[in-house]
Amino acid sequence: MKKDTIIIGTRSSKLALWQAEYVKGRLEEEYPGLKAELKLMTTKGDKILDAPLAKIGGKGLFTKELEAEMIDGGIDLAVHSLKDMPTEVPEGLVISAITRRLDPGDAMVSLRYRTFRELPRGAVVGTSSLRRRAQLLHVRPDLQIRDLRGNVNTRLRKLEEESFDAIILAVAGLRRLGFGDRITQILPQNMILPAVGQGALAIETRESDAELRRRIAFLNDEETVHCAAAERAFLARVEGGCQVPVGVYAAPDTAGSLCVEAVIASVDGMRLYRDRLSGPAGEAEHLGRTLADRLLDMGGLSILQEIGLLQNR
Ligand SMILES: NCc1[nH]cc(CCC(=O)O)c1CC(=O)O
Repeated sequence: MKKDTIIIGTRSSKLALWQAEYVKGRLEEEYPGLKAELKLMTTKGDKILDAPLAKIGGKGLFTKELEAEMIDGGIDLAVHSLKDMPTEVPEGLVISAITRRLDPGDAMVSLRYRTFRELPRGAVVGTSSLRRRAQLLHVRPDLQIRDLRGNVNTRLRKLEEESFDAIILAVAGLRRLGFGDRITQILPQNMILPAVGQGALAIETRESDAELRRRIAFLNDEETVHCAAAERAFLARVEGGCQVPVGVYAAPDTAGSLCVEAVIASVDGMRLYRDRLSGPAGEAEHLGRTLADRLLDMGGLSILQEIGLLQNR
């Protein structure tokens, strides 16, 4: 029996709403007669706005409440930024589709300077992400990195109000919200690697909902699915979430091959281990795991252990 109304759970930030509306639009276009309704929800990550994410800790800050509601039957699917999803999905739920990723990278937005290189000594740069902090400090230890929480709109407002010299945000979020013209510079990948899954959307459903899973399969982008598999396998191995400074980016290189690049860094950027690995796309997860092991061996493991000790104090 086919249900003709699908309830989509989403957070209520402008970016989350854009993403949920996007999925709703594609579903209704694909299945005329089908209706999708949005159910707006609040997660722990939306409520705690004064503390840096890395200090709140815990996994699934932006996903847990939606997942509980889906298990209860209050929503049929949830739309998430893939990068907000922990590597382990709760029992009974599954990522049923991953959409095409267009913009994996990070951008600098500044009202005063035209490029990252142009930032003067001691410039104040806003980001709450340890991954961004560590990689930027590695190349520019003189920078003062200050916390910058809140959704994309809030962060752009704070750029002006709190006189940051520059702030760093995901390109994808800025473009989706129509702020592409605010981007001062897309930061080069050889300087900063993105978060796992950055730029892709994940659509989560109940594992048992075979009919719905079949219906949304068309949203999958095969290339992005492979890249995400490699990146998430990497993350699962280093067990980090957004609490530790790790970055990883997989992309197709030559025919049939996938190139995975990753980094593990200390929070102050002093130590940074980065490497890359290529292989068949069909072995995406193996590539991600192998690269993780290599970086852990190079010195990444001791960094993660130190951070773990600090967090448990
Ligand atoms: N951390 C919040 C978050 N989660 C997903 C995105 C951007 C969109 C995406 O990566 O798909 C953002 C904003 C940002 O990091 O600037």
